[in-house]
Parts: sequence; C-alpha cells; structure tokens
Amino acid sequence: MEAGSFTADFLKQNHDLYSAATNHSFIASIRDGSIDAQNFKLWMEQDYHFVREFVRFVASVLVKMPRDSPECDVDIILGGITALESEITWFRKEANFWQIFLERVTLLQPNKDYCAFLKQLEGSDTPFTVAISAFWLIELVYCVSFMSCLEKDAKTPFELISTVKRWGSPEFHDYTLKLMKLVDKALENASKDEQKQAHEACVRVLELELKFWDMAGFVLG
Ligand SMILES: Cc1ncc(CNC=O)c(N)n1
Repeated sequence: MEAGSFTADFLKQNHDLYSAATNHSFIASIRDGSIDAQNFKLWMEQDYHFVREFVRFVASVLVKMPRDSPECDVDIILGGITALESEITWFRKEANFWQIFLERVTLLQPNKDYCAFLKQLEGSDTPFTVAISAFWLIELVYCVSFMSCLEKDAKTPFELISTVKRWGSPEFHDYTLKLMKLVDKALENASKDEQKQAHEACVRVLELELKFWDMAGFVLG
C-alpha cells in the first residue's frame, strides 16, 4: 500500500476519535444556541490557563526547528506565537465581560493532564517532528470545531461570535493548512520511530481535546 502524507494518513486511521473531538456536544450547544453561560465561563477560565502553557509549548517548537529550515517556515511558527499574544489580551477582555476572575481559577484535572502533556512535549527529548505534529492537531481540533459554529444554519449566540471567529475563521483555517504542510514535510524524511512517536502524540492530543470538551460541557451544580 502506498503511504500518503502523515497528516492525511493520521486523520484517516483515527477518523472516529477525530470526529468525536471535532463534533462534541459542547460545540453543538454553542452552534444551536442552547449553551449555558456557566458552561461557557467554565471553558473560558480553563482555556485561558491552557493557553498560558500553550505559549511555552509553541515557543519550544520554534526553538526545536532545524537551523536549516527556510525562514518562511520559521515565520509560520513565529506568527503563531504573535497571534497568541493578542489571544491572551482577548481572553482578559472577554473574562472582564463575563465577570471571570482569571487569577482565581483552579485548574480542573483534564486541564492539568493536558498541560502536563504539553510540558512533556516541551522537553528536549521530544523531537521537533513529534512536537510540530501535536501542534498542528491541537490547532486543527479548535479550528474544525469552531468552524461549525459559523455555518449558515448555525444559531451561535452573538456574545459568542468573537470566540468562534477566533478559531473558526478562514484565516485560522489557512494557518492550520500551513502547519499541516510543515508537518508533512518534516515527517516525510523522519525515521519510522519518529513517525510512530508523532502518531502516538497525535492520538493523545485527540483524547485530551475530547476530555477538555467533556470538562467544559459538564453541567454544574
Ligand atoms: C484545549 C485547547 N486546544 C486548542 C486550543 C487552540 N490553540 C490556541 O488557542 C485552545 N485554545 N485550547
């Protein structure tokens, strides 16, 4: 059997898990407008703290990029870091609107687990190929999930439009395609062992994204 690209093969082989992570009931509740404000606030509190760890992770991906990478490839990651700065600013502003006190939040277990996984990927024993693969998929799950909330028949509440546009916009989708190309280029010449490690890290990303949505959609009180 002729193998395709890493990313296409991965999504094909893990279709059910990918589908579960990108068609979650939490996202469906945003899309149909039935979402409870408490659940949205819970997601936002937890995600802000996830993103703080994610900044370090993306920085580690940049540091691991091979020295002979084309500048335009480095700039894709740099652009990702730049976007995270405005994302952090946006989170603070949004938190203010929703009366969330970000500094008082306690991390829930699924978020702790996800952050611990990111920390592991940040370590120098995780190769660039593995880290960039996980990076691509983390962004893709958010992109595909939130894109569904912008479809013509979606009834996303107007207060949540800025949230879904952040990750569901055509620009963000473009960015995930650029990351996908970086991954496929990096994995094409990687050893079988690194390909396997990258595959395993991506499976873990899907499991953790799924648990993160479960946590956000959990009905309080
Ligand atoms: C849990 C999770 N996964 C992916 C993203 C999207 N990346 C950066 O914002 C996110 N914010 N949170």
